[in-house]
Amino acid sequence: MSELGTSTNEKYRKISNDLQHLTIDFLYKDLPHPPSGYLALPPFSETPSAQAPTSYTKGSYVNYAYRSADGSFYNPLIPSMGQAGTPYARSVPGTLQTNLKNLPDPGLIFDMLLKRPTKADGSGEEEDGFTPHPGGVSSLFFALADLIIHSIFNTNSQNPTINNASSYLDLSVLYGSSEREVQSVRKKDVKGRPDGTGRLYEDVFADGRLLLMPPAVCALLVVFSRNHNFIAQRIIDINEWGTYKDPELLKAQIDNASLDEERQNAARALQAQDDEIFHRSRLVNCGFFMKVILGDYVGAILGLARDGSSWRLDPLMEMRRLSHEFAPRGEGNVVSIEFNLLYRWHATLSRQDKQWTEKMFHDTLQQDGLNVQFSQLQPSQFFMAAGKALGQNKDVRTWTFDGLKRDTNGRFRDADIAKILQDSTSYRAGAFRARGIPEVLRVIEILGIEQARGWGACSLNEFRKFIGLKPYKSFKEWNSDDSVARAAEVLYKDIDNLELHVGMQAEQAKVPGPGAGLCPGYTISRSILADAVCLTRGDRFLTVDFTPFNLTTWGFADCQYPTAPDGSFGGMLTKLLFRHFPAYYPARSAYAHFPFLDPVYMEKELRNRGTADQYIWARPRPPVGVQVGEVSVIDSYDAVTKILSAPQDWKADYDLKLGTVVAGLKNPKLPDMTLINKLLRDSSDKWASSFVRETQNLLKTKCIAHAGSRTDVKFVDIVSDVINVLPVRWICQELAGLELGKEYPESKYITELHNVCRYVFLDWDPIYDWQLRDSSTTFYREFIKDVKVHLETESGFISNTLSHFKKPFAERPAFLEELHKQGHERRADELATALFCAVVPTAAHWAQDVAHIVNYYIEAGRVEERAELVALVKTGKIAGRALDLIKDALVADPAVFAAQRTAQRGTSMTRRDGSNLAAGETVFLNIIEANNLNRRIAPTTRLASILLENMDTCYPLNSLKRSLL
Ligand code: HEM
Repeated sequence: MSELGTSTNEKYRKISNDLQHLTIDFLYKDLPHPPSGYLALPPFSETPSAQAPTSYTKGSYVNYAYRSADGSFYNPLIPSMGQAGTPYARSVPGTLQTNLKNLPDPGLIFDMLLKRPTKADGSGEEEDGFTPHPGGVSSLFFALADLIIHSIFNTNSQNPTINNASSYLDLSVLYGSSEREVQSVRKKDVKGRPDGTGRLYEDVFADGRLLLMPPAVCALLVVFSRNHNFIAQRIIDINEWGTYKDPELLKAQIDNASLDEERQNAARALQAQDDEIFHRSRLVNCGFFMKVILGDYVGAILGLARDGSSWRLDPLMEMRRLSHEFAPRGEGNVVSIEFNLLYRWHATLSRQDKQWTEKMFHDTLQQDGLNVQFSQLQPSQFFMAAGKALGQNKDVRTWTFDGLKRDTNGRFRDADIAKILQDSTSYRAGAFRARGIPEVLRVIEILGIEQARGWGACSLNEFRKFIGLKPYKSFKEWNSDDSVARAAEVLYKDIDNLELHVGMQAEQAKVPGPGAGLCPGYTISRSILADAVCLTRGDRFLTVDFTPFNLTTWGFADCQYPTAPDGSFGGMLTKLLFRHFPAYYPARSAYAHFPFLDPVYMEKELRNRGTADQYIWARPRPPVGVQVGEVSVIDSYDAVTKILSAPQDWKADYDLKLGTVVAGLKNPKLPDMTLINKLLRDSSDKWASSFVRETQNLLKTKCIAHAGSRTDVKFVDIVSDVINVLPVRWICQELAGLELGKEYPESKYITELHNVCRYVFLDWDPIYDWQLRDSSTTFYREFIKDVKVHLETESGFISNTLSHFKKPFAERPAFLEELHKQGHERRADELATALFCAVVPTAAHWAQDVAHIVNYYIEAGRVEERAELVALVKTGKIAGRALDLIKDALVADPAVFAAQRTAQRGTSMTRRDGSNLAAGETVFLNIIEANNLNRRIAPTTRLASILLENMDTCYPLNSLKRSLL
């Protein structure tokens, strides 16, 4: 299905889609909806706790869907379905009455069937008894699995029929499962009032159970915690509905109100704003969680990233069955005890996480005065010690893990979190297998076995029948390892007696192959997909309410999979790692692209496929000079000017980027552009008049008349339909002879020019690096293919190269004739590459500059300057005053609003904290801020112009710009 899904043939993709519909419908129907059995009665008599968020003021209610704290009202008609604090569902009635007294002792079961050896004594183990995961899965994968299971399972220790977590992937590990817990993470000001920004406190999360898990689990959760605040900030900044106010203003209104009613209204407005941004941000953040689960996690389960397939199972899609019935979505979910038992993946603990857990258990027990061997530890002793350890500190803002320290704002250091995450990617998880669980978790397994018995869970064979698998006939069929099968037989006598939990965890594991990446036992592997489908498809906030209306337009777009290949084969965690730790996860790092796979394993896989060189496999080195993770921002006018005017000391990476586009990652280099630049300069007068002619042409064809009585008024989208098109036409028609037409319209060129420009000049965000490079390289290849044909045909060589247009070429432009004449000694592809480098990267900047100038002078307050500029341009007097006016506009609103430079040697320039910038350190120059802070300086000498001039010397801001100025 995955191969069909990524085929270029539309027919195959349609077949894949139809098959996917059937599969999802099938998996969704694996479990009854609503569940047919519960461990106890759901509390229908209790009023579910969801309350509508407060409105701003009467009459201006902002209507949006939001997740309740406890998961109530996910199904509005059965509000308690899947609510935290309600009973587990039971999918399979256990009909085989085994007298509990006849069941083997849980400790003995652990020792004979589940315990990981401490030295190699069977197949697959390394010296210390550890069996590495055969599919290369990393420990970080299981950190996410840990977040998933803690989001949906929290068995109440006093009443084990009750699940204290909701049955939804609502990130309750971050936000909490009750209103009290949610309030504990939401940010308040010093007076205890809502923050007004919908933010959480820095780096907090609500579920204390995770503090007893390996540190990567908490570190990964911190990523989602930061992502919430990132989203909230964007939502308030964009202010899509125009309803948000500056929280400080709202607080001042409360403080300054003279009447009680006035104060209450202001307080309500603050609360409502905080609620709305919080809830919308949570929806977006859960959207990310869901995409990471379906993209990275299910992708790893099916081995898709390993196999280089970006096809994904999409259980959320709207679809009809063959009978035309709607396949239901968003109707709610209740997790079952069978899935609780299925997910206890304790065998997968990596070597390093095992050591960490041993130390954590040891310390926790010692704090309680206990010095017991793990093999002797009793459940009651464990509970007592763990309860005390977790109960000590109620304030989530002070929680810490792995000995990390918070700064004065409560934040952990980026370096610390990134280190834990990268360690975890490099740790190979343990294999699923019988006898794979470290002894330190013996007590947990005993609890698990007892728990399953207390729930009256069904047997392994009953569960297999339920999901449509053949029941096992013998122990040997269940696990072909003789010694395991015999031990199980001694303990259970008959295969039908084999308990579900033990049976699933000690079942023979699958081997890696197509569709098999996780490689648990077959029963787990078959059921886990049904669970993923039911959990996501049953959640209305991931399906019917997953809309731009609820998430905001930006938020909805932000949590979508990338539409172009991004090097991660459909993974989304990459985006979060790049976003929150850009200094620690550089572009192309395998640690960012495949965080769930051991890089050593994955490199070998990709070497076999010939694509390994596109990635950086070495573990990222901490960035030079950076103290807390950010790049140093320089925003003083003097410092920015100094840096820009010393390119030998402060290197830009423009050449490297463009060299990569035209010569590849391995050996990026630029061609000799002397001839091209000379020819372009020789014709600069001609270009100026061709731009004027084309502008008039476009205005004539793109303007539409006013539909009413105003016959003197016409409309035109000056940016999209005129300014952006100008460089496209110039490059295609005047210079390169590229066909413009239906199959390759101007709009497509505009996007491609924009992407090249972004990659070469503005590629600061590693999130977009891969896509921009890929798009730029593809465009370059198509560009030179066509230009080369022109140049070669000119020289009498009839090329059989097919261009992407698959149409006859446009007429050969005079420029290429001249290029061929003067450059006949050089190879056609070299000349074509030089032309690409000279005109393509800055074309979008040119258009943006012009758009900014028009935008600046279109404002009502600048009528006089506009008239002056128009008059000067008409007389052809560009130098002097006209140029100053143009620069004024670009100073106020520069297209190149920032730049990055790397110090080539140690400098006397300082960071914000007063320390010196070091050699190799990268700085971010904030042009806009530098100008703002220096209003006294005469506009024309400010940075827009300085940057433009500098770009001319560092890298040609091209003849296009000259043609305008
Ligand atoms: C070092 C790592 C881990 C430790 C220390 C740990 C510890 C625990 C503990 C203390 C319990 C509660 C036992 C009880 O009350 O019956 C538990 C339950 C559980 N564990 Fe683990 N675990 C670890 C890793 C994992 C992983 C990687 C998974 C699977 C992704 C997992 C899945 C579960 C599940 C599903 C439960 C039942 C939860 C419930 O009923 O509330 N655990 N584990």
